[in-house]
Amino acid sequence: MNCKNKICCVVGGGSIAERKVKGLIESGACITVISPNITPDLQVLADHKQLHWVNRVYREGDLQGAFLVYATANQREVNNAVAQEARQRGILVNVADRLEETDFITPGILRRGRLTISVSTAGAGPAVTADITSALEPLFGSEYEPYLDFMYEMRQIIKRTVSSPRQRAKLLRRLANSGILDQIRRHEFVAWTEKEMDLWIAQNQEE
Ligand SMILES: C[C@@]1(CC(=O)O)C2=NC(=C\c3[nH]c(c(CCC(=O)O)c3CC(=O)O)Cc3[nH]c(c(CC(=O)O)c3CCC(=O)O)/C=C3\N/C(=C\2)[C@@H](CCC(=O)O)[C@]3(C)CC(=O)O)/[C@H]1CCC(=O)O
Ligand SMILES: NC(=O)c1ccc[n+]([C@@H]2O[C@H](COP(=O)([O-])OP(=O)(O)OC[C@H]3O[C@@H](n4cnc5c(N)ncnc54)[C@H](O)[C@@H]3O)[C@@H](O)[C@H]2O)c1
Repeated sequence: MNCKNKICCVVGGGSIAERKVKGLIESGACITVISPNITPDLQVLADHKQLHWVNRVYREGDLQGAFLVYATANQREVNNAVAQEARQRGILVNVADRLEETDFITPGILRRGRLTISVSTAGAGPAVTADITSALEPLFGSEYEPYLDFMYEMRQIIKRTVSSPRQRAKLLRRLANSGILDQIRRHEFVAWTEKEMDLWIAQNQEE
């Protein structure tokens, strides 16, 4: 989901709100927290203008203009009212204390530059989600960041210069199997010049 520059609201300022806000910051959202009190970490983020804190209880109408909302108050009737307003306005809502009323589930996330791996157990076991996300970390290391930057660049050139979809798919498959990732892992990869990129495309197209 692309939350970049979209208004994302969090109702409540406790430990759950803090976790959701930290996830939203990673996604580049514009965050509004509505709560009469917030955790020390959220206060630091508010001081650094990484979120906008509305220092009071939630009121109907607060969700105007929001893309999504997390209802994380510790009172059932408050989360229920937030969910109701969200439904009326067509805003996606995550209800912290009612999985069955939730539009979307917050996954465990592993990021490596352009790579995002999301893990979910559909709410069955958040602790299992956390374990699986941790287990994936060493398998998908920091090498994926330069690797995907390289793949992105090559794909742009291939899309621009190769007109046949079949040829494009063949080239991109071949590129993904050409050992670049291993070269990066062994610190042997030297960034290709544009000329080298063009040459690779020409050579691999002929065959
Ligand atoms: C992935 C992660 C992301 C995040 O929250 O940012 C996440 N929970 C995380 C950790 C975690 N949460 C809990 C424990 C204690 C162990 C346990 O209970 O299992 C641990 C483990 C720990 O702390 O290590 C307790 C808990 N969680 C929920 C409930 C309520 C309920 O089940 O109704 C209760 C019980 C409350 C109670 O009654 O005590 C609900 C949800 N938690 C979700 C996400 C969604 C489902 C994700 C999925 O599909 O698996 C959902 C539905 C909320 C949502 O959609 O937002 C993050 C790991 C980040 C990471 O480290 O990678
Ligand atoms: N989804 C999950 O991952 C998960 C995990 C554990 C617990 N929960 C549930 O999430 C909820 C929040 O948990 P928590 O640990 O963050 O609680 P908490 O007590 O730490 O925080 C609750 C926050 O809600 C605020 N609040 C209360 N009434 C409000 C109102 N009218 N308007 C705005 N804010 C209001 C409080 O001021 C406080 O900041 C609980 O219902 C809990 O059962 C969810």
